[in-house]
This record gives sequence, C-alpha cells and structure tokens, in this order.
Amino acid sequence: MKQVVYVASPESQQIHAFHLGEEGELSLLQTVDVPGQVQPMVLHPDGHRLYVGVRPEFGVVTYNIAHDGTLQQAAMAPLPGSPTHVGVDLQGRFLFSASYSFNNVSIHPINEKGEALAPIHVLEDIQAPHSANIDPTNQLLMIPALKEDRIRLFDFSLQGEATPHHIPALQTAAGAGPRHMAFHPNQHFAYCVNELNGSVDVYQRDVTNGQYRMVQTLDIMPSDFKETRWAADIHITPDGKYLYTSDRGSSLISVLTVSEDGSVLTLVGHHATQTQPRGFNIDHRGRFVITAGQKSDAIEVAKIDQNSGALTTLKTYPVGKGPMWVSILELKN
Ligand SMILES: O=C1O[C@H](COP(=O)(O)O)[C@@H](O)[C@H](O)[C@H]1O
Repeated sequence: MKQVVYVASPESQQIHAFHLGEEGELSLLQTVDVPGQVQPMVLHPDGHRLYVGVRPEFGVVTYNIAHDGTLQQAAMAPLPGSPTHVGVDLQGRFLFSASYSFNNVSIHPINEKGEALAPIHVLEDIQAPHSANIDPTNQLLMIPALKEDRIRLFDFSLQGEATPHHIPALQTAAGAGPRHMAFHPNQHFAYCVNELNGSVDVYQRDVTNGQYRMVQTLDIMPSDFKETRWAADIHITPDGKYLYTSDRGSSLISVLTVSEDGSVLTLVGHHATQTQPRGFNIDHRGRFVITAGQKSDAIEVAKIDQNSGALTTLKTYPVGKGPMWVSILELKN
C-alpha cells in the first residue's frame, strides 16, 4: 500500500507532500505554493481530490491528485467565513466548511469534475463551530459549537440541504468547548474532544432510531496536570483499537484504548510530541501517528505499538511555517 502525507503550513502558504514508506520513513514528493494561508484540508472519498481552506481571501481550493500523489490546482470557490475545518459527505457530493469566527457552516456542491463550488446553503448563528462532521449514515451533520457547549445536529439530505434534527443538539458539560470528532469503524460510537476542559465524550448511536446519547466522559490529561487545558485534535485507528488526542499547551498526545464494542475509553498514557500539536493523523494501516507542531515548524512520525497503542518517535521532518493540518491518502494504484 502506498500512502502520501499532506501537511498544511499557513504562515508560509505551503503544502508539503511526502511519500510514507513501509517503516514510517517520509520522502518529500512536492512542495506546493498555495494561493493563501492554507489551514484545514480534506480528501475526497475517491482519493482523487484534496480540498483546502485558505485566507485572508476566504476560499476553498480544489487540487487534483495525480497517480503519484502530487497536487495540481483545479479550482477555487468563495467561502462565507474564515475556514476553520472542512469536511466532505461520504458520497463525495458536498463539502462543508465551518467558520469559528464567522459563526457559520457553508455547504458546497462538488461538481462532476470533483471541484468544490460556491455555497448553496449557509447555516448561520452557530456559535464558534469548530468542525462539521457527517456521521456514518451520511444523513446527520454533527457540528461541535465550542461556545455553545453542545454539538448541533442537522438532518442532511441527498440534495445537500441541512435542516435542524428533531433533537437539535447534544449537550456537553459547561465550559467543555467541543471541537473535533472521530467515529468508530463499527459506526455505533462517536467521540468528541473538548478543547477547553481537556476531555473526550463518547456518544452511542441507537441503531433502532439513529439517536446519539453520551455514555462516557474521560479526562485526557495526566492526573497531576495543573496548567491550562487546550485540546485540539482526535483520531481513531482503522481497527478501532486505539484513540489519540492532542493538547497544545502541554504538547502531549494522549493514548487511549477502546473497548471491543467501542463504548469505553481508557487513558493508558501520554506521548511528548512536537510543540503545539494542533493537527495530527493516523496512516491507513494504523501503524503511525504523524503530528504537526504549530510552533516547531516540523512534523513527527511516531510508531504505534500494536499491543498497547503506545507511541515511539521515529523521526522529525521540517515543513513550512506554522503547520497545523495533516491528511493522509492511500494511493489506489
Ligand atoms: O483552536 C482554536 O481555534 C480557533 C479558531 O481558529 P481559526 O484558525 O479558525 O482562527 C481559535 O480562535 C482559538 O483560539 C483556538 O484555540
């Protein structure tokens, strides 16, 4: 399996693309100059396009991905706010862009050439939406609204319309600050990392009616941690065995094991990583965690111990300035 790692560095307006080798080694494939400060990125499910949000002229840029993983700019469409997070529905027909500062989430059609177009709907008055996540049914849009302490829920139609779900939101603890989400591969559990209180909430999906309910809240920081909590990202391994979160102030990755059914998380350790790990990701085989240090201008490849989930640093690589997003593609050919 060949994989390509893309790293977005807004301060130098660059994307670095690396081939990921069998032993976790990276070799630089391409450095792309982006027309703007590039922040969030998302891959199309077919693996042929990469979408990135840029500033200060708010836009989403579509890149075509060649057979070797290199990028070529194909299109650019406007956004109604600064892009904080971008997502794509599971059929690859619509792109979502959440804007923390503009309190909105826009929905963009993706045309037959795979290009993200101007928005057809904008959901307004969502206080500090930090991400927009389509659930595994592809029918529910889950939007962690950091300043509302709840995850707003919208029914998502095949036409790309989002209407308030009959249960409008999932409430978190006061001051939690819900931020990013991950889904268990069994499709029955969703996990949300809370930026401000450094916790993860576990939500179980009732298969009979599709409703989510919180079943666990777990502190992700070391028991003696007294500093300000500033959690950022969350990812689960493809086999659903291990879950990782990052905290920026401490520059730690938390290592959690996941019970076989996905319902119970257990904190098993911490890994010291690059300074201010705002974004990281896991490769498609579940063997490596690749973390961007927003303040170190470097990424780290760490190996996952398959028996415990523990991380061991393999090597660090320089990238652009202020790296904050990591996306990993499995090349199909
Ligand atoms: O995580 C955070 O994100 C928000 C929004 O980020 P932006 O890149 O869309 O401006 C940021 O304002 C906040 O300070 C930070 O903790």
